[in-house]
Amino acid sequence: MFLHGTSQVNDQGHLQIGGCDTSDLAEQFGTPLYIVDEALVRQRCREFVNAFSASGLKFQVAYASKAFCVLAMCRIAEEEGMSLDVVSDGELYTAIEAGFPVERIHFHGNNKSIQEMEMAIDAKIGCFVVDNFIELHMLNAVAAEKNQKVKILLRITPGVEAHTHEFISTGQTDSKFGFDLGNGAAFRAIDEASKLANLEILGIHSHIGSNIFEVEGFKMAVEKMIGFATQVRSELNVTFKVVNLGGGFGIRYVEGDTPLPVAEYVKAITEGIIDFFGKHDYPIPEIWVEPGRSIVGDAGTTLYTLGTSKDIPGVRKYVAVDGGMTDNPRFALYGSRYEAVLANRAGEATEELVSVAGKCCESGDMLIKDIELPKVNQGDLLAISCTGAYNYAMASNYNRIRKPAVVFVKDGQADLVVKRESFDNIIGNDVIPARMQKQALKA
Ligand SMILES: Cc1ncc(COP(=O)(O)O)c(C=O)c1O
Ligand SMILES: N[C@@H](CCCC[NH3+])C(=O)O
Repeated sequence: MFLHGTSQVNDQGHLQIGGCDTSDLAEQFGTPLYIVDEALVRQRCREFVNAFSASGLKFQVAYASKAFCVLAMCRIAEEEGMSLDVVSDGELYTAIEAGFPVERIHFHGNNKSIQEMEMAIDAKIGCFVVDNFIELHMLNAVAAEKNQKVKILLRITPGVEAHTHEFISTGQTDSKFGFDLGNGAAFRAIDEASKLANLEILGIHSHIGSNIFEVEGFKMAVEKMIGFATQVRSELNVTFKVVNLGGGFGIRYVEGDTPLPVAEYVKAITEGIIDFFGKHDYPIPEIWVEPGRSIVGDAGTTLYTLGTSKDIPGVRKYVAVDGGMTDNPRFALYGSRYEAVLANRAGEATEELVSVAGKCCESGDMLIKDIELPKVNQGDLLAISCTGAYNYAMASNYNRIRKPAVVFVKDGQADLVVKRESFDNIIGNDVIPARMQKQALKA
């Protein structure tokens, strides 16, 4: 397994992350366990902030909290000078409870409710990213009722096809998100928004997809956004102060993945902007981005205990872990690939080809198809790397499995940031109607 960040194999042949022996972590916190390499998260934040600082442009790097949204992560984002992208009242609530500076919160989503709008306006967040015409008018009405002027970006669908999995591609015309550039909806949206008294247009937003390994898509999006900005200025007399290019920067999950260094993604974006706006009489807007996966993805490792196995001669050997699609649904959803190592025998040579299954009642509940490991034993620890983004965030309670705990590790210290769910959490919201209560037996 590729060793990300502070991961290394220690003298006992155990995988160690953030100076903590994973065997000790398993003993202390149990498995499955999400382990987050805090130093690597902070390093990724800094790579973005430093790359933008070097460009000389005004910028905001908004951590896309959907990737992994818990109180402690919001604290790190704040400490590292990031802004925050939230998509629901739950993410907004988490950010507020973490004490995240509200003026740096951006509210996304293609179906925000009135209650969510009210909550965000009352909290005085920085801006909304408006997704469609219904929302545009709803937001104006809610803001008017509260006698507020609300800052907005308009999400534009630029018609750029990102090279990534179909389910996480969002820049193409056939998308549920945003105002389409090609059919004139984006132009009409700016026109309408500019006439709404309780909205202030800051600028435009685009997000072409997720886990992208090249810069061409971003460059094309920049080009389209700039072309649109100039058209809007000349025809509608609206000048954008902000251009937000979303997230989507890829990471290395498995050998063969070829993400670019953060600085190269940023350079592709900022160079295009500087080049164009420098040549035209247009005040250079602030550039915002929204990385999620590239901030937390490779900093996460999930630690499991191996249980049963099933060898089907000539077909496949299944080894089952004490978690599965409930803590990581990405194989089931996208066929995502992962690397893994036996954490308690990380120095040993590989000996057998196995497939890692979860414990859910579902054939598709797999984590890895075909991986070489040492001869596995029941009770061994399996560490799957690169599970920091969209794992805990998309975890479920299917089969009433409790969600694992999350620990942050750094400099030999492990801090619990999310407790393992309890049985009380599992039945906590259940109600037995009075008519179903057990009757006392009649004498
Ligand atoms: C609008 C928006 N911004 C940011 C992100 C974060 O993307 P990623 O985690 O790929 O950086 C997403 C998710 O793809 C998104 O939809
Ligand atoms: N959940 C997806 C990414 C979605 C990005 C959000 N727009 C994944 O795990 O890859």
